[in-house]
Amino acid sequence: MLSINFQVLAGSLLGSLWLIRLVISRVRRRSINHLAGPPPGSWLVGNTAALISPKEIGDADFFWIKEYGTTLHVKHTFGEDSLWTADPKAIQYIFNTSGYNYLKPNRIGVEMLLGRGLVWAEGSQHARQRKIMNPAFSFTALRGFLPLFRQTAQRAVNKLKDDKFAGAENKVINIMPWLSLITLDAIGETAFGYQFDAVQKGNESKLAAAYENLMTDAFSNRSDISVAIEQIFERIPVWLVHLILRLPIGRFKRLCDYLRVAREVAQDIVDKQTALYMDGKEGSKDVMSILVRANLSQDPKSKLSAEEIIPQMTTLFLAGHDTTALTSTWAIHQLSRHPEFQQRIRDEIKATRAAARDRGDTELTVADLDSMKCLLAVMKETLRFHPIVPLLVREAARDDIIPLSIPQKTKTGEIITSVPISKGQHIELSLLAYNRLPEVWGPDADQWRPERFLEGTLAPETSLGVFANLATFSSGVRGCIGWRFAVLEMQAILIEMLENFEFSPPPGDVEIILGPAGFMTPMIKGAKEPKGELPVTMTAL
Ligand code: HEM
Repeated sequence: MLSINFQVLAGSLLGSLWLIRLVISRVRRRSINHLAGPPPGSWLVGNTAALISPKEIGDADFFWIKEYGTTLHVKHTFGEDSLWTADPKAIQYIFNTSGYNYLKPNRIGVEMLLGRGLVWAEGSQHARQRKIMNPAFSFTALRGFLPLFRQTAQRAVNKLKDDKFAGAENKVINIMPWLSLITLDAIGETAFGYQFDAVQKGNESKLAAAYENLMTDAFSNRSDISVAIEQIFERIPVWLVHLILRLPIGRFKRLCDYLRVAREVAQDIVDKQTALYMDGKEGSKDVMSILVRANLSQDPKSKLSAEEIIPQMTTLFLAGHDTTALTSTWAIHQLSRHPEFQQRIRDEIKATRAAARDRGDTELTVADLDSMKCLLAVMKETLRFHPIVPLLVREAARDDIIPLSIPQKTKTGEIITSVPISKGQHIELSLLAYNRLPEVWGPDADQWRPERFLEGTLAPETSLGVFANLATFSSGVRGCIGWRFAVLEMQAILIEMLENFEFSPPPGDVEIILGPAGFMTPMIKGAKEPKGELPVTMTAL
């Protein structure tokens, strides 16, 4: 009884302290109320639900840009003011110029999904982890992965032909799970030296089975209460959150069960790799082996601890697997609706293969892949149009003034070119809206048109992003460490797919929407159950 009373007392005290802190911080804050923005929505979730769980990703972003501008005042949960922006200079300032001055406020969500790895770490801890991980993502390291990407994609092509076509000329196939199996095998071997054998055996492995439909189960159809609860987690002590997460509640349980399996598999891989290393057989070129070796040569003070290694693996598994599969799925979706680009890429592959043969090479090199301008333009345009992480959130670690490249009209009609903010200001950066800005990409920014990357007319004033000035991989100290890995893998996959199949839309009136399932996921409009899928008609060539 005493302990229950103590818990109630402690809970009320913590709640009151949190409320007092919230009120004080809001009273002190520089106001952003002068900025235009949508009506505030409910006190509980404000405009957050429109961004986190819309019917279709982009519903809110595209409407807000048209109605109010590129830098707005929106409402976060519990009436909190939030700065929403798609402005190039603002994004560049926050990601590139400001180092670690803009922190990630949603770390509990990241921890639930990925563990305390690189995506989760902050400040000096992040810088240390990133420094150790960088060599594993160097160009030299990645070049060695190309044959593996190619072989994995080839295995999938052969399996598709054997199992699905069985003599038929064409078939309607949901290509999304196939691309996911390819990237699962690829991340297994390249990142961990581990064979999931997913293309051959499907989702039989423990990890693949635990991951199946995770994102849809955990992130589709979220209620306002679920969105609000996640925000409460950010404001209460971490030990309490961990206690709550152990409760067998649907979404939490799904995430916790998955992460438990991912940790077990990661530990198993580390044990096997360590045993190999102890036997003097540590020549493996996978990311984790490179990381372990890099770690061994570090000053003991800056090394990754044993507890830090496992979360890097659970992070790489998730960050490096479905991200690439989904982007490749979107590329095939767009190509199925643009047959002229399929043909141009096939011609390009043929010419590049002929040139490689002439010089005596049997396979294409990384330089060959990069010389294929049409393929690259299709990939860039797909990454622009379908940033699978459409929104990133940050919190200012100090008072600051955020510069804007697109001047904004305030509610009183004043034109401003910067926004003063206070420490603690919540900020939402719409990568999706930036990627569709006519000011950056031209008047037809809302259309999928790869020519824009071939015409040589794009000259954005503000340089942003690690690849083609896109916001898709984020940028700066927290930019995607795996962007080159992803680009190379997608090049290899798309080449194999396009050489072997022609893609066209499925029969009937199937409309694909930008589905909200954690990542931007293709879904069929009007489907009874929201699930990621991309049916396409495939003709064997
Ligand atoms: C098309 C594919 C991909 C996209 C669109 C993508 C996108 C992103 C984005 C937007 C971030 C920033 C996240 C944040 O700030 O919270 C990020 C970070 C990260 N990505 Fe990727 N990613 C892709 C592929 C990959 C691959 C293939 C790997 C690894 C093999 C990877 C590993 C990571 C890691 C470890 C981070 C954290 C970096 C840090 O905080 O230092 N990603 N990615």
